Amino acid sequence: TDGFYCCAALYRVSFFQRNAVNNKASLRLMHPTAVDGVDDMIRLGDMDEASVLRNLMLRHRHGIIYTYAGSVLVAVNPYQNVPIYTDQQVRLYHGRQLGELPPHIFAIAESCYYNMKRRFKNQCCIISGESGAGKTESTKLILQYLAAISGELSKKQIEKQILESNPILEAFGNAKTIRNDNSSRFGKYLEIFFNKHGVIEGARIEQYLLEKSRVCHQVPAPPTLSSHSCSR
Ligand SMILES: Nc1ncnc2c1ncn2[C@@H]1O[C@H](COP(=O)(O)OP(=O)(O)OP(=O)(O)O)[C@@H](O)[C@H]1O
Repeated sequence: TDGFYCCAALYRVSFFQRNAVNNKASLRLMHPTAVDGVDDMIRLGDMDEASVLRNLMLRHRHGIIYTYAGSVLVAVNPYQNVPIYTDQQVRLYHGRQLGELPPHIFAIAESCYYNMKRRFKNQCCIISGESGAGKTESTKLILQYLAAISGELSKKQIEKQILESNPILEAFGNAKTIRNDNSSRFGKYLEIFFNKHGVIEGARIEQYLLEKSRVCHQVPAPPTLSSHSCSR
């Protein structure tokens, strides 16, 4: 969140400097939607960087970490446990359309699941962000959701095995960096296979895109003897 506030502040300084020099009259009032905040940024009256950042900041201040931009979900890492991933929440979002309820990662997972079952077409979720943004956690939350709704119909409990494979993979593939205590050191392409009834039948994880900057090495003076640190 420090980075987030910093971005907003920097934008404001450059905006005022540029306008002070060029044209004072071009300053205008903020659109009311940007003042109060909206849960879908498509509805922002001013669709510019300042309004988007302000909207995310306002919501984050109220403890709301998710915001839509159309069918895209923007997540601001809360860096603390938030009580919004319970079984009750899974049941709440199950069977509901995107936008019916407040923005949530479960709504995205539900939308994929629904489209796959209804249209018999493969679905893909792209999760993107800088190191420490919360990509791995978001992936696990989508898995948690799919496992929970598939688990209701499943007899084999494969979804449980998929969830339980995570800590093992992280034990080998994650390391502490300056930006993230549990940073993934390799990209994962995770495929989940469902049968025609929407029950998980299996999964495949492929490692890809091993960036050189993510290759791990011990920094010269690690902060603690027990920690395994990486440069990025
Ligand atoms: N939804 C969330 N709720 C609570 N904490 C979260 C959430 N998302 C992320 N975090 C916190 O942020 C940390 C970093 O998140 P995560 O490991 O998912 O980042 P990442 O984007 O995968 O980073 P990297 O690219 O370095 O692997 C987590 O260990 C967790 O403490």
